[in-house]
Amino acid sequence: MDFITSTAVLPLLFGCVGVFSLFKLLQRMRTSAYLRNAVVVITGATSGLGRECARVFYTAGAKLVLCGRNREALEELTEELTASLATQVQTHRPYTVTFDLADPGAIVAAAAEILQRFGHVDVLLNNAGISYRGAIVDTATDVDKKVMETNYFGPVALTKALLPSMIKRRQGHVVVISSIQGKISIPFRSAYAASKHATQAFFDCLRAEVEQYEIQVTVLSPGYIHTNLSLHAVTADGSTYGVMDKTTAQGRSPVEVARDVLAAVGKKKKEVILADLLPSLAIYLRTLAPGLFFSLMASRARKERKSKNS
Ligand SMILES: NC(=O)C1=CN([C@@H]2O[C@H](COP(=O)(O)OP(=O)(O)OC[C@H]3O[C@@H](n4cnc5c(N)ncnc54)[C@H](OP(=O)(O)O)[C@@H]3O)[C@@H](O)[C@H]2O)C=CC1
Ligand SMILES: CCCCCCCCCCCCCCCC(=O)OCC(=O)COP(=O)(O)O
Repeated sequence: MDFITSTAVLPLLFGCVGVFSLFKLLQRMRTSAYLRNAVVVITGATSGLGRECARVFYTAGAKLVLCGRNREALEELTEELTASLATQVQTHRPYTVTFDLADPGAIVAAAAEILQRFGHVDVLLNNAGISYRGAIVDTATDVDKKVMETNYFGPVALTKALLPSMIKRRQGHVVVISSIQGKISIPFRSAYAASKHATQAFFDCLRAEVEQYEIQVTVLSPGYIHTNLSLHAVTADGSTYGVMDKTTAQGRSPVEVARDVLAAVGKKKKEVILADLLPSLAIYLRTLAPGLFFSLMASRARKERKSKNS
Protein backbone atom coordinates (compact mmCIF):
# COMPACT_ATOMS: atom_id res chain seq x y z
CA MET A 1 0.00 0.00 0.00
CA ASP A 2 2.83 2.37 0.96
CA PHE A 3 4.52 1.44 -2.24
CA ILE A 4 1.43 2.35 -4.29
CA THR A 5 1.02 5.65 -2.44
CA SER A 6 4.59 6.73 -2.98
CA THR A 7 5.07 5.48 -6.52
CA ALA A 8 1.73 6.05 -8.20
CA VAL A 9 -0.98 7.86 -6.26
CA LEU A 10 1.00 10.81 -4.90
CA PRO A 11 2.66 11.80 -8.20
CA LEU A 12 -0.75 11.46 -9.91
CA LEU A 13 -2.32 13.68 -7.25
CA PHE A 14 0.39 16.33 -7.61
CA GLY A 15 0.05 16.09 -11.38
CA CYS A 16 -3.71 16.72 -11.18
CA VAL A 17 -3.26 19.68 -8.81
CA GLY A 18 -0.59 21.08 -11.13
CA VAL A 19 -2.77 20.77 -14.23
CA PHE A 20 -5.73 22.30 -12.38
CA SER A 21 -3.62 25.24 -11.13
CA LEU A 22 -2.24 25.82 -14.63
CA PHE A 23 -5.77 25.71 -16.05
CA LYS A 24 -6.95 28.29 -13.46
CA LEU A 25 -3.96 30.53 -14.19
CA LEU A 26 -4.62 30.40 -17.94
CA GLN A 27 -8.27 31.22 -17.31
CA ARG A 28 -7.33 34.24 -15.17
CA MET A 29 -4.92 35.43 -17.84
CA ARG A 30 -7.61 35.08 -20.50
CA THR A 31 -10.10 37.09 -18.40
CA SER A 32 -7.49 39.72 -17.72
CA ALA A 33 -6.58 40.09 -21.41
CA TYR A 34 -10.29 40.25 -22.36
CA LEU A 35 -11.07 43.08 -19.94
CA ARG A 36 -7.89 45.14 -19.96
CA ASN A 37 -8.67 48.48 -21.68
CA ALA A 38 -12.17 47.20 -22.58
CA VAL A 39 -14.99 49.77 -22.52
CA VAL A 40 -17.39 48.40 -19.89
CA VAL A 41 -20.73 50.11 -19.21
CA ILE A 42 -22.26 49.27 -15.81
CA THR A 43 -25.81 50.32 -14.93
CA GLY A 44 -26.83 50.65 -11.28
CA ALA A 45 -23.24 51.40 -10.27
CA THR A 46 -24.27 53.55 -7.29
CA SER A 47 -25.14 50.69 -4.97
CA GLY A 48 -24.90 47.00 -4.11
CA LEU A 49 -23.78 44.57 -6.79
CA GLY A 50 -23.20 47.28 -9.42
CA ARG A 51 -20.82 49.13 -7.14
CA GLU A 52 -18.83 45.97 -6.43
CA CYS A 53 -18.79 45.07 -10.13
CA ALA A 54 -17.36 48.55 -10.77
CA ARG A 55 -14.54 47.74 -8.34
CA VAL A 56 -13.59 44.39 -9.88
CA PHE A 57 -13.83 45.56 -13.50
CA TYR A 58 -11.84 48.72 -12.62
CA THR A 59 -9.12 46.60 -11.01
CA ALA A 60 -9.06 44.40 -14.12
CA GLY A 61 -8.10 47.49 -16.15
CA ALA A 62 -11.43 48.20 -17.86
CA LYS A 63 -12.43 51.67 -19.09
CA LEU A 64 -15.58 52.04 -17.03
CA VAL A 65 -18.73 53.96 -17.80
CA LEU A 66 -20.63 54.14 -14.52
CA CYS A 67 -24.39 54.71 -14.84
CA GLY A 68 -27.04 55.56 -12.27
CA ARG A 69 -29.54 58.22 -11.32
CA ASN A 70 -27.49 59.74 -8.50
CA ARG A 71 -24.69 61.87 -9.96
CA GLU A 72 -23.08 62.52 -6.57
CA ALA A 73 -22.89 58.80 -5.74
CA LEU A 74 -21.29 58.10 -9.13
CA GLU A 75 -18.71 60.88 -8.61
CA GLU A 76 -17.99 59.58 -5.13
CA LEU A 77 -17.38 56.07 -6.48
CA THR A 78 -15.11 57.46 -9.21
CA GLU A 79 -12.98 59.26 -6.61
CA GLU A 80 -12.88 56.15 -4.44
CA LEU A 81 -11.77 53.95 -7.31
CA THR A 82 -9.10 56.30 -8.61
CA ALA A 83 -7.73 56.73 -5.07
CA SER A 84 -7.45 52.98 -4.55
CA LEU A 85 -4.05 51.36 -4.35
CA ALA A 86 -2.06 50.51 -7.47
CA THR A 87 -3.14 47.32 -9.22
CA GLN A 88 -1.18 44.93 -11.43
CA VAL A 89 -2.64 46.45 -14.59
CA GLN A 90 -3.02 50.02 -15.83
CA THR A 91 -6.33 51.48 -14.63
CA HIS A 92 -8.49 54.19 -16.20
CA ARG A 93 -10.50 56.98 -14.60
CA PRO A 94 -14.19 56.00 -14.92
CA TYR A 95 -16.60 58.14 -16.90
CA THR A 96 -20.05 58.74 -15.42
CA VAL A 97 -23.42 59.06 -17.14
CA THR A 98 -26.53 59.96 -15.16
CA PHE A 99 -29.90 58.79 -16.43
CA ASP A 100 -33.11 57.05 -15.37
CA LEU A 101 -33.79 53.67 -16.96
CA ALA A 102 -37.50 54.46 -16.85
CA ASP A 103 -36.93 57.35 -19.33
CA PRO A 104 -36.56 56.03 -22.92
CA GLY A 105 -35.34 59.40 -24.28
CA ALA A 106 -32.64 59.63 -21.63
CA ILE A 107 -31.45 56.10 -22.48
CA VAL A 108 -30.99 56.94 -26.17
CA ALA A 109 -29.13 60.15 -25.24
CA ALA A 110 -26.90 58.27 -22.77
CA ALA A 111 -26.00 55.62 -25.38
CA ALA A 112 -25.15 58.36 -27.89
CA GLU A 113 -22.98 60.13 -25.30
CA ILE A 114 -21.10 56.90 -24.52
CA LEU A 115 -20.49 56.11 -28.21
CA GLN A 116 -19.45 59.71 -28.90
CA ARG A 117 -16.92 59.55 -26.07
CA PHE A 118 -15.49 56.02 -26.56
CA GLY A 119 -16.44 55.07 -30.13
CA HIS A 120 -17.64 51.65 -29.04
CA VAL A 121 -18.72 49.49 -26.08
CA ASP A 122 -17.05 46.14 -25.40
CA VAL A 123 -19.19 45.01 -22.46
CA LEU A 124 -22.63 46.27 -21.44
CA LEU A 125 -23.48 45.11 -17.92
CA ASN A 126 -27.22 45.57 -17.39
CA ASN A 127 -27.26 45.40 -13.60
CA ALA A 128 -29.63 48.14 -12.35
CA GLY A 129 -32.90 46.92 -10.95
CA ILE A 130 -35.63 47.41 -8.41
CA SER A 131 -37.60 44.84 -6.45
CA TYR A 132 -41.18 44.79 -5.24
CA ARG A 133 -43.25 43.44 -2.40
CA GLY A 134 -47.03 43.12 -2.52
CA ALA A 135 -50.14 41.11 -3.25
CA ILE A 136 -51.34 41.22 -6.86
CA VAL A 137 -54.88 42.10 -5.80
CA ASP A 138 -53.68 45.27 -4.00
CA THR A 139 -51.07 46.41 -6.53
CA ALA A 140 -51.60 49.48 -8.70
CA THR A 141 -50.84 48.75 -12.37
CA ASP A 142 -48.52 51.78 -12.35
CA VAL A 143 -46.34 49.81 -9.90
CA ASP A 144 -46.18 46.83 -12.28
CA LYS A 145 -45.22 49.26 -15.05
CA LYS A 146 -42.53 50.97 -12.98
CA VAL A 147 -40.85 47.65 -12.18
CA MET A 148 -41.08 46.49 -15.80
CA GLU A 149 -39.68 49.81 -17.06
CA THR A 150 -36.66 49.66 -14.75
CA ASN A 151 -35.90 45.95 -14.93
CA TYR A 152 -37.01 45.09 -18.46
CA PHE A 153 -37.76 47.94 -20.87
CA GLY A 154 -34.79 50.03 -19.66
CA PRO A 155 -32.12 47.33 -20.21
CA VAL A 156 -33.81 46.34 -23.48
CA ALA A 157 -33.73 49.95 -24.75
CA LEU A 158 -30.11 50.50 -23.68
CA THR A 159 -29.05 47.22 -25.31
CA LYS A 160 -30.86 48.12 -28.53
CA ALA A 161 -29.26 51.58 -28.56
CA LEU A 162 -25.75 50.07 -28.35
CA LEU A 163 -26.35 46.94 -30.45
CA PRO A 164 -25.94 48.44 -33.96
CA SER A 165 -22.41 49.62 -33.13
CA MET A 166 -21.56 46.16 -31.73
CA ILE A 167 -22.94 44.51 -34.87
CA LYS A 168 -20.94 46.90 -37.07
CA ARG A 169 -17.74 45.95 -35.22
CA ARG A 170 -18.77 42.28 -35.04
CA GLN A 171 -17.71 42.47 -31.42
CA GLY A 172 -19.41 43.06 -28.09
CA HIS A 173 -20.72 41.39 -24.97
CA VAL A 174 -24.13 41.99 -23.42
CA VAL A 175 -24.41 40.88 -19.79
CA VAL A 176 -27.57 40.97 -17.72
CA ILE A 177 -28.17 40.44 -14.02
CA SER A 178 -31.44 38.58 -13.80
CA SER A 179 -32.37 36.59 -10.67
CA ILE A 180 -33.40 33.15 -9.52
CA GLN A 181 -36.81 34.81 -9.81
CA GLY A 182 -36.27 34.93 -13.56
CA LYS A 183 -36.54 31.14 -13.39
CA ILE A 184 -39.14 30.56 -10.66
CA SER A 185 -41.95 32.76 -9.35
CA ILE A 186 -42.52 33.11 -5.64
CA PRO A 187 -45.61 34.72 -4.02
CA PHE A 188 -45.77 38.50 -3.39
CA ARG A 189 -43.07 39.22 -6.00
CA SER A 190 -45.29 39.25 -9.13
CA ALA A 191 -43.96 42.41 -10.81
CA TYR A 192 -40.32 41.58 -9.99
CA ALA A 193 -40.50 37.92 -11.04
CA ALA A 194 -42.37 38.89 -14.22
CA SER A 195 -39.72 41.48 -15.11
CA LYS A 196 -36.92 38.95 -14.55
CA HIS A 197 -38.69 36.18 -16.53
CA ALA A 198 -39.14 38.68 -19.39
CA THR A 199 -35.46 39.61 -19.12
CA GLN A 200 -34.41 35.96 -19.35
CA ALA A 201 -36.60 35.43 -22.42
CA PHE A 202 -35.46 38.58 -24.23
CA PHE A 203 -31.74 38.00 -23.72
CA ASP A 204 -32.05 34.31 -24.66
CA CYS A 205 -33.59 35.45 -27.97
CA LEU A 206 -30.87 38.07 -28.37
CA ARG A 207 -28.12 35.46 -27.82
CA ALA A 208 -29.43 33.37 -30.69
CA GLU A 209 -29.90 36.35 -33.01
CA VAL A 210 -26.46 37.92 -32.53
CA GLU A 211 -24.34 34.80 -32.52
CA GLN A 212 -23.69 35.36 -36.24
CA TYR A 213 -22.00 38.70 -35.37
CA GLU A 214 -19.82 37.09 -32.69
CA ILE A 215 -21.57 39.06 -29.96
CA GLN A 216 -21.76 37.30 -26.60
CA VAL A 217 -24.76 37.30 -24.27
CA THR A 218 -24.42 36.28 -20.60
CA VAL A 219 -27.44 35.97 -18.29
CA LEU A 220 -26.61 35.67 -14.59
CA SER A 221 -29.26 34.57 -12.09
CA PRO A 222 -28.21 35.21 -8.50
CA GLY A 223 -29.96 34.15 -5.32
CA TYR A 224 -30.13 36.52 -2.36
CA ILE A 225 -27.29 39.09 -2.11
CA HIS A 226 -26.66 41.38 0.87
CA THR A 227 -27.39 44.73 -0.83
CA ASN A 228 -29.96 47.51 -0.51
CA LEU A 229 -32.41 45.78 -2.87
CA SER A 230 -35.13 45.17 -0.26
CA LEU A 231 -34.66 48.65 1.25
CA HIS A 232 -35.21 50.20 -2.20
CA ALA A 233 -38.08 47.87 -3.18
CA VAL A 234 -41.42 49.34 -4.19
CA THR A 235 -44.69 48.21 -2.56
CA ALA A 236 -48.24 47.71 -3.82
CA ASP A 237 -49.16 51.40 -3.44
CA GLY A 238 -45.92 52.68 -4.95
CA SER A 239 -44.24 53.63 -1.68
CA THR A 240 -40.74 52.46 -0.78
CA TYR A 241 -40.61 49.25 1.30
CA GLY A 242 -37.61 50.47 3.30
CA VAL A 243 -36.92 47.26 5.20
CA MET A 244 -33.73 45.20 5.18
CA ASP A 245 -35.26 41.74 4.85
CA LYS A 246 -33.66 38.85 6.70
CA THR A 247 -33.25 36.96 3.42
CA THR A 248 -31.37 39.93 1.92
CA ALA A 249 -29.24 40.49 5.02
CA GLN A 250 -28.30 36.80 5.03
CA GLY A 251 -27.55 36.80 1.31
CA ARG A 252 -24.14 36.39 -0.30
CA SER A 253 -21.63 39.19 -0.11
CA PRO A 254 -21.88 41.44 -3.20
CA VAL A 255 -18.06 41.42 -3.31
CA GLU A 256 -18.07 37.65 -3.91
CA VAL A 257 -20.92 37.83 -6.40
CA ALA A 258 -19.10 40.58 -8.33
CA ARG A 259 -16.08 38.28 -8.63
CA ASP A 260 -18.34 35.56 -10.01
CA VAL A 261 -19.77 38.07 -12.50
CA LEU A 262 -16.24 39.00 -13.64
CA ALA A 263 -15.29 35.34 -14.03
CA ALA A 264 -18.46 34.55 -16.00
CA VAL A 265 -17.84 37.50 -18.33
CA GLY A 266 -14.18 36.53 -18.77
CA LYS A 267 -15.19 32.98 -19.66
CA LYS A 268 -17.96 34.29 -21.97
CA LYS A 269 -20.48 32.04 -20.19
CA LYS A 270 -23.95 32.01 -21.73
CA GLU A 271 -25.82 31.49 -18.47
CA VAL A 272 -24.87 31.20 -14.81
CA ILE A 273 -26.98 30.42 -11.74
CA LEU A 274 -25.35 32.00 -8.69
CA ALA A 275 -27.37 30.47 -5.89
CA ASP A 276 -27.37 27.93 -3.07
CA LEU A 277 -28.61 24.38 -3.44
CA LEU A 278 -32.26 24.93 -2.48
CA PRO A 279 -33.09 27.66 -5.04
CA SER A 280 -31.13 25.74 -7.67
CA LEU A 281 -33.15 22.58 -6.92
CA ALA A 282 -36.34 24.64 -6.99
CA ILE A 283 -35.63 25.47 -10.66
CA TYR A 284 -35.53 21.74 -11.48
CA LEU A 285 -38.64 21.10 -9.38
CA ARG A 286 -40.54 23.81 -11.32
CA THR A 287 -39.67 22.03 -14.57
CA LEU A 288 -39.91 18.39 -13.57
CA ALA A 289 -42.75 18.44 -11.02
CA PRO A 290 -44.65 21.72 -11.55
CA GLY A 291 -47.68 20.55 -9.53
CA LEU A 292 -45.54 19.98 -6.47
CA PHE A 293 -43.75 23.30 -6.95
CA PHE A 294 -47.08 25.18 -7.22
CA SER A 295 -48.33 23.50 -4.00
CA LEU A 296 -45.16 24.54 -2.17
CA MET A 297 -45.58 28.13 -3.38
CA ALA A 298 -49.27 28.20 -2.34
CA SER A 299 -48.28 26.97 1.10
CA ARG A 300 -45.57 29.63 1.25
CA ALA A 301 -48.19 32.29 0.36
CA ARG A 302 -50.54 31.04 3.11
CA LYS A 303 -47.76 31.10 5.70
CA GLU A 304 -46.59 34.58 4.68
CA ARG A 305 -50.14 35.98 4.80
CA LYS A 306 -50.71 34.37 8.20
CA SER A 307 -47.51 35.80 9.69
CA LYS A 308 -48.39 39.25 8.31
CA ASN A 309 -51.88 39.13 9.84
CA SER A 310 -50.75 37.85 13.23
N1 LIG B 1 -29.88 41.73 -3.81
C1 LIG B 1 -30.39 40.57 -4.19
O1 LIG B 1 -30.79 39.73 -3.35
C2 LIG B 1 -30.46 40.24 -5.63
C3 LIG B 1 -30.32 41.19 -6.62
N2 LIG B 1 -30.44 40.85 -7.93
C4 LIG B 1 -30.34 41.86 -8.99
O2 LIG B 1 -29.11 42.54 -8.87
C5 LIG B 1 -29.24 43.82 -9.50
C6 LIG B 1 -28.61 44.89 -8.60
O3 LIG B 1 -29.39 45.05 -7.45
P1 LIG B 1 -28.77 45.25 -5.98
O4 LIG B 1 -27.39 45.72 -6.08
O5 LIG B 1 -29.07 44.05 -5.23
O6 LIG B 1 -29.74 46.40 -5.43
P2 LIG B 1 -29.47 47.92 -5.00
O7 LIG B 1 -30.81 48.48 -4.65
O8 LIG B 1 -28.40 47.99 -4.00
O9 LIG B 1 -28.94 48.60 -6.35
C7 LIG B 1 -29.83 48.84 -7.42
C8 LIG B 1 -29.17 49.77 -8.42
O10 LIG B 1 -30.07 49.98 -9.52
C9 LIG B 1 -30.16 51.37 -9.76
N3 LIG B 1 -31.48 51.75 -10.24
C10 LIG B 1 -32.68 51.47 -9.67
N4 LIG B 1 -33.66 52.04 -10.35
C11 LIG B 1 -33.08 52.69 -11.40
C12 LIG B 1 -33.60 53.47 -12.47
N5 LIG B 1 -34.91 53.72 -12.63
N6 LIG B 1 -32.72 54.00 -13.34
C13 LIG B 1 -31.40 53.79 -13.21
N7 LIG B 1 -30.86 53.07 -12.22
C14 LIG B 1 -31.69 52.52 -11.33
C15 LIG B 1 -29.87 52.03 -8.45
O11 LIG B 1 -29.32 53.30 -8.71
P3 LIG B 1 -29.92 54.70 -8.16
O12 LIG B 1 -31.08 54.35 -7.24
O13 LIG B 1 -28.80 55.35 -7.48
O14 LIG B 1 -30.31 55.37 -9.39
C16 LIG B 1 -28.83 51.13 -7.84
O15 LIG B 1 -27.55 51.49 -8.27
C17 LIG B 1 -30.72 44.02 -9.73
O16 LIG B 1 -31.00 43.80 -11.10
C18 LIG B 1 -31.38 42.96 -8.88
O17 LIG B 1 -32.62 42.55 -9.38
C19 LIG B 1 -30.65 39.56 -8.33
C20 LIG B 1 -30.77 38.58 -7.40
C21 LIG B 1 -30.69 38.83 -5.99
C1 LIG C 1 -36.01 18.44 -5.00
C2 LIG C 1 -36.26 19.26 -3.80
C3 LIG C 1 -36.46 20.70 -4.16
C4 LIG C 1 -36.96 21.48 -3.01
C5 LIG C 1 -37.35 22.85 -3.46
C6 LIG C 1 -38.21 23.51 -2.47
C7 LIG C 1 -38.66 24.86 -2.89
C8 LIG C 1 -37.91 25.90 -2.17
C9 LIG C 1 -38.28 27.24 -2.66
C10 LIG C 1 -37.08 28.11 -2.63
C11 LIG C 1 -37.44 29.47 -3.05
C12 LIG C 1 -36.18 30.24 -3.21
C13 LIG C 1 -36.46 31.65 -3.60
C14 LIG C 1 -35.18 32.35 -3.91
C15 LIG C 1 -35.45 33.72 -4.32
C16 LIG C 1 -34.21 34.44 -4.65
O1 LIG C 1 -33.11 33.99 -4.44
O2 LIG C 1 -34.40 35.64 -5.20
C17 LIG C 1 -33.29 36.46 -5.50
C18 LIG C 1 -33.79 37.86 -5.61
O3 LIG C 1 -33.87 38.40 -6.70
C19 LIG C 1 -34.18 38.50 -4.34
O4 LIG C 1 -35.11 39.53 -4.54
P1 LIG C 1 -36.14 39.89 -3.35
O5 LIG C 1 -36.62 41.25 -3.70
O6 LIG C 1 -37.22 38.86 -3.39
O7 LIG C 1 -35.38 39.88 -2.06
